[in-house]
Amino acid sequence: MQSKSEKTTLREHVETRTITVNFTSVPDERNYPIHIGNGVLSQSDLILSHLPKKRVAIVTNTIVAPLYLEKLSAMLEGQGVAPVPIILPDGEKYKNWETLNLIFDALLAQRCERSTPIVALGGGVVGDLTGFAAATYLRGVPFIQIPTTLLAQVDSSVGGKTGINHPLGKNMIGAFYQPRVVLADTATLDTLPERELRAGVAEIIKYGLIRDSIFLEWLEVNMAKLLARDATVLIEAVRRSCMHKAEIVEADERESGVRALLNLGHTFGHAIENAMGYGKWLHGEAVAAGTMLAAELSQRLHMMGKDDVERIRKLYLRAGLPTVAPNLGTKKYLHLMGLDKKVEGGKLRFVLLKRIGEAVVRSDVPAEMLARTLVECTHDA
Ligand SMILES: NC(=O)c1ccc[n+]([C@@H]2O[C@H](COP(=O)([O-])OP(=O)(O)OC[C@H]3O[C@@H](n4cnc5c(N)ncnc54)[C@H](O)[C@@H]3O)[C@@H](O)[C@H]2O)c1
Ligand SMILES: O=C(O)C(=O)C[C@@H](O)[C@H](O)[C@H](O)COP(=O)(O)O
Ligand SMILES: [Zn+2]
Repeated sequence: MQSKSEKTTLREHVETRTITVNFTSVPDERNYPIHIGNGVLSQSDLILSHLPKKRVAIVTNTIVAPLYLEKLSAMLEGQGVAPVPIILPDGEKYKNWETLNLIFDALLAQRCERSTPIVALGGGVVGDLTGFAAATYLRGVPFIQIPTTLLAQVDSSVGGKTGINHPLGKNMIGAFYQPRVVLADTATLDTLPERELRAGVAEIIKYGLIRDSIFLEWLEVNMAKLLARDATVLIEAVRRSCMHKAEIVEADERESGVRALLNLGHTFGHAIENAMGYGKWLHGEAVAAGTMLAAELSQRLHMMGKDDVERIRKLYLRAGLPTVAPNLGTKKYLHLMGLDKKVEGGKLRFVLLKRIGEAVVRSDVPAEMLARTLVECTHDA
């Protein structure tokens, strides 16, 4: 399936899929390309056309730096661009104010200017932190995403949600700030730990569940190849995910409507991540277990049949993802979910499934049904 404004090109022998996020129908600096392919990181023109200046800050972390920083820096230096590396500690527990300040400290110490672009080289944590730094440093500097995890390639690098966690809740402080370009080199996934790959699959499954039942069937057929990192299957999974994300973000950049569907499983998932301690459950794992709770609720509300709930569970199990959320206690779940950004007038709003391939937002889940589901469909933490 190739729709939207999408191109396949052969550049320096690398087959590249390019999807464009179009906020306007005329060429505009807010519209941006997502280049996907095995080896796109070596395509200097893809990044240099967005780097008119002579210096670029590269934010990465202690795990990704030894893997890809030198390669990126050498490529830039070869084209006369001086890299300014900023290396952060690794992990979800560092997605906070203190780490954000490390970025500002380095940008200021290095005299980075308003025109100095900032590149995020890493997973979703580096991307979210760097995007927020780019949105706020000198009131906004150009920002480039080079996602190196599956989750970041299929989700977090696209759409401009940036931010940090607060001890009381996930992603509580942030900004909508779009990148100028996204470069998703699927070759970087070769070094990704197995558990992180599986966590990324959770966000891919999400697109199938909320808007593309054919994609879900495709995932059922191709799951083994995806987990085996088959190059063609990986590229197709990233391409199709980015196509969905781009379409949704174009329609509703600031989440006043349809974008909320991308939050399937997240109301529960964010509560799990927070309660268990940031980083103990990976984001994708919490989303998978949270989506099972959303599916159970959908079934109890007679929106979806039991067979579909089990079909979803089976796919997560095949992906090696958790399907049962921890029992935090109903009180704690309700307290943590009360901080969800979808809450309106103090009322919880859940993304639920009408069927596989169609999601809706519901604010009328009866309190007793929610409480019962949180007890019956969780296990001891
Ligand atoms: N902004 C958004 O729209 C959005 C969407 C989804 C998730 N998120 C956020 O993204 C974060 C999760 O992102 P993630 O799953 O990428 O986690 P992550 O950024 O923590 O990366 C996972 C691990 O893989 C390492 N790593 C990264 N690239 C690697 C590579 N190529 N080889 C080996 N190791 C590598 C990282 O250093 C880290 O240890 C969460 O904070 C979540 O809230 C944001
Ligand atoms: O892009 C979006 O919109 C999403 O909701 C994507 C989610 O996968 C992602 O985890 C996002 O960061 C959650 O946002 P939040 O607003 O619920 O914090
Ligand atoms: Zn997510």
